[in-house]
Amino acid sequence: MKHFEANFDGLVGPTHNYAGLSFGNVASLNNAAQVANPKAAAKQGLQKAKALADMGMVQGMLAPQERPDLHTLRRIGFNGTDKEVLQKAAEQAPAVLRACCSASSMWTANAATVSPSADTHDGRVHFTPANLVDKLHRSIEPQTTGNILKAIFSDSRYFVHHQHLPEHSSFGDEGAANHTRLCQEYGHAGVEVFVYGQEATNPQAIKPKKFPARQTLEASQAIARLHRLDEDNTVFIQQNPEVIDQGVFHNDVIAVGNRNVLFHHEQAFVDTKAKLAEIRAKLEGDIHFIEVPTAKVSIQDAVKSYLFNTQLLSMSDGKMVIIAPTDCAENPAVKAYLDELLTLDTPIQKVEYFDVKQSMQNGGGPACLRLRVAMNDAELTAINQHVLLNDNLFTRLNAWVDKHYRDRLLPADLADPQLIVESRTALDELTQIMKLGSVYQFQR
Ligand SMILES: NCCC[C@H](NC(=O)CCC(=O)O)C(=O)O
Repeated sequence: MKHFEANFDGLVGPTHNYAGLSFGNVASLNNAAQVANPKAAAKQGLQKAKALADMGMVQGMLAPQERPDLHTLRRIGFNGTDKEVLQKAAEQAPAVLRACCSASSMWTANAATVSPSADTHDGRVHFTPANLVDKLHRSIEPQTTGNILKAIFSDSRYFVHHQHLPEHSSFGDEGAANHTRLCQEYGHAGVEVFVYGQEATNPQAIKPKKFPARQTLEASQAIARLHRLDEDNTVFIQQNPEVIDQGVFHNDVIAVGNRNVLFHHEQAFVDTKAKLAEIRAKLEGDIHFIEVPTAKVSIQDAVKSYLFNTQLLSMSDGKMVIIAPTDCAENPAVKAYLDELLTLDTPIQKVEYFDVKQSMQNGGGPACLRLRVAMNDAELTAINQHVLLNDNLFTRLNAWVDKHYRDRLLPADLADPQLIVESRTALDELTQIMKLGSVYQFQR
């Protein structure tokens, strides 16, 4: 039986825009109200995904969500026709309207936490959509995320879907962005590392002072229970609150792991020494901790370049490649570090740069754009094959983007009733291309 890691990238939706919605995410705030290019954003994402498929990786795509989210606007009292709902929301609650229009589901690292079958007691792959309660615009994602995941991973012999955690700040859950699985081989039992920002129910525990800690320990523990993991294969680490206050809003902005490598910044965690020792004790065999010192890459450079929001992938020869945003090549300290890294004796032997600037400007790098699902042959065969990226799907999706997407969008355009029509027409067609059935409210 073959085992591998598949990446499922979020297709950028037709309403991609810069609304400055994410307090604590430096790029989102700095680029608020800039002109966005949804067409270019979707194409940049597709290019990156296709390049990985061409490298021999198993690569899938996840459909975007229905935006503007009129269902939520109606739920909070805006009524009438679609056009009237939009108009009233634009007049009376413009910030809420902006939240209901975000294409943020593109960052599928926040879609769910996934535990592969090799780690779970019942030998099935477990999924829990993230509730994303810290941000209004993201808190409206989990239901549809669950629908989309169920439409792809539908075979209950292999896949288990849990409901998202209770929608309260004590259970703030940001999905795979705060979860890394380390293992020797994808098909062997691994250690699942959960990184949380704060312990919500303990007022004495340390937490950031300025920006929110989106992930709680309570949420991480709940996911581990639901996924039927146990103490021997889980490690819970607190993210350093000082770096959260400098813009590291998810752990995947400061650390990334693959197989037996954890690539992280010196300041990423609290109690680093003890926690890395715990990982070493729980994961049998070799393990490489590649720690980047502040003297070489400052937190500010890490946040700006997204050095750690990179994908760390195993190539067919067993060596690893870093999939980095071009922003890393443009940052002198980070570029120098990466050049040096390739000369060192570590499993990382290659760096490839991709332009994902449309996403980066909202604080999402290559790693944010993908959800990892380690699988074996039988599991892969059991999923909906129409979401797997090959030449044919790539061509069809690019043509679909060309047909339906705008190349210019400002927050002020979000009240345009034509945008709903365009968006629904596009998504309806997409569900046919990807054979997803009726996953959206407007189709039900
Ligand atoms: N994993 C990367 C997530 C980035 C995402 N940005 C945003 O939602 C910005 C949207 C805006 O400001 O328009 C977030 O902060 O959750």
